[in-house]
Amino acid sequence: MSRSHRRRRSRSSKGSRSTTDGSSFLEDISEDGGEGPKYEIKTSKIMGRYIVAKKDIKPGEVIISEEPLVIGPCTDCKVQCLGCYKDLEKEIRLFRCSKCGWPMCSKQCPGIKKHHGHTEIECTILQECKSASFFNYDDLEDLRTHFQAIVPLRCLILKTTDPERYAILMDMESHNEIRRNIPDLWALNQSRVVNRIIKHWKLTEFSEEEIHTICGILEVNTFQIGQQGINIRGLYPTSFLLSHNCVPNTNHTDEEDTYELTIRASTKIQEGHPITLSYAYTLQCTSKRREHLLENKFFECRCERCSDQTELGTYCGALICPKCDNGLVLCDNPLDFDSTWSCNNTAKCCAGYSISATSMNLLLNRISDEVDQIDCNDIKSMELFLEKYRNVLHPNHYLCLGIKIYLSQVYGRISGYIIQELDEKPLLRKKEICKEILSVFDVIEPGLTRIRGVTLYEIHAPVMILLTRQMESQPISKNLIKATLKEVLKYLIEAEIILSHEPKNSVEGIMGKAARDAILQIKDWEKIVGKIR
Ligand SMILES: C[S@@+](CC[C@H](N)C(=O)[O-])C[C@H]1O[C@@H](n2cnc3c(N)ncnc32)[C@H](O)[C@@H]1O
Repeated sequence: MSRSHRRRRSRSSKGSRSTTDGSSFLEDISEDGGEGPKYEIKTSKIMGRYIVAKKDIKPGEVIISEEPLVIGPCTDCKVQCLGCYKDLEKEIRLFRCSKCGWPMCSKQCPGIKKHHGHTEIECTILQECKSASFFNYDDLEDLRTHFQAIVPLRCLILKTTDPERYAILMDMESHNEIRRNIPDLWALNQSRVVNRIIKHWKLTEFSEEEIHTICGILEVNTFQIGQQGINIRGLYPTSFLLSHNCVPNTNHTDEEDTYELTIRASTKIQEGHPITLSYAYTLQCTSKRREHLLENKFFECRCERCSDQTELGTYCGALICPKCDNGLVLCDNPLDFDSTWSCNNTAKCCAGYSISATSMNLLLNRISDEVDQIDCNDIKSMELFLEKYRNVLHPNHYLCLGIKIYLSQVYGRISGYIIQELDEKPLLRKKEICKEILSVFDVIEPGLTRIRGVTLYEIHAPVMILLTRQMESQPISKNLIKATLKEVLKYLIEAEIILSHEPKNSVEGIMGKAARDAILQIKDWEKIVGKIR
């Protein structure tokens, strides 16, 4: 299953677009012309520093490409190699670094003594403080918590090894004043990071305040990165300045070996406009995104999408009114976490129908638990879910949307549903679902975004198969063939452009290559039907 719908970062394939035969179908996207930054830094009372476009930026243009200041295990990390970050929890025998004793993948780990891996100085510090003596290999949960202090330690190491980078890092927002007043959060950092570094490892040259500040900086500013099953976090010297928007105008990828982060425009960004990304999962409803932002990034989002009851006409959070035929239950004031939800039907039959924020949350959590129980390879269960909630959730409701994204990808791909073996009905269903979700992405994930690229690739297959079946069963006009091929080509070209920026070996990168091959095959059809474009 592709993870494309998740907010994640992937490796850039900058410059990977081929110019070999057949690529005449592919339009060019200009990249950094080397004229210096395309952005400038501004400051606002509400957002602090943020960046705006210095001139008009085209979709697909690279805005920032940079190496990390520091990378390493996430706060919810598993036991992983300190050099290459491979998950080690399924290893039967753990290899350990001969010097510091921390788990590693092997003696040959490519990350040993590497800048973004297990450096010599880190190894010496971890050895000298006998940090491995605190491991309890019988308690996996406890073992994981040791890894949570690694990135803070790496930040602290920079203080002596690279004061310039340390200064950049310490200049980032930590939201200490807010975080200090969240007792559970502060206490967790105190026990898992501060006490570990100062009390257990006895690295007393660092103050508690300094370490708490670093914890905050990491919470507020890190990017979740990693390829091929690796899940880590990284701090970047400029990209952290991008402000949040629930309809972002950029997307980003990260390089597999260097962890270089590339920020690209997904839509046109006009001169003077903020360059934004989403710190939350865009395919969730307003209340869930805002809750996430408040709890994890410590601000209340008031963007255009959050302020609009209808979520820009997508109705991603709307329920179907249980009391009337054509009403939708919408949040009365989406910027108020405690707001009631009411039917938008002004007809008398529904006047006064409303439910509280608490009831709405309980309902969403209950249905969400149900979604979590569904196997994302089980087409029948997913279709049953959509049928069960047809009269409860708007078809674009984020819980339906999640299911539809899975369906758009598994129809045609899993045993019993292989694309060539599908009847007309499931083929049409795959096409219909792709169209439905694309119309939502047009609004909330617009432009050259990964999920659009994947879905455009997915939709081409049923359209193409339906066409060839039709041609085999009955005579069909050249014009109809041409029109259908043109439609398929349109999907594939956009999919290829988007997915060519993805890591070559990722699911999306491989899909991008398949889109390119399919474009070339369609070119062959021109011999039969004449020029398509
Ligand atoms: C990654 S930092 C961005 C850089 C930060 N503004 C600075 O000056 O260092 C994230 C923080 O910026 C602020 N921020 C970003 N986008 C925002 C938005 N749309 N509304 C309000 N605050 C925002 C919040 O304080 C958030 O915790």
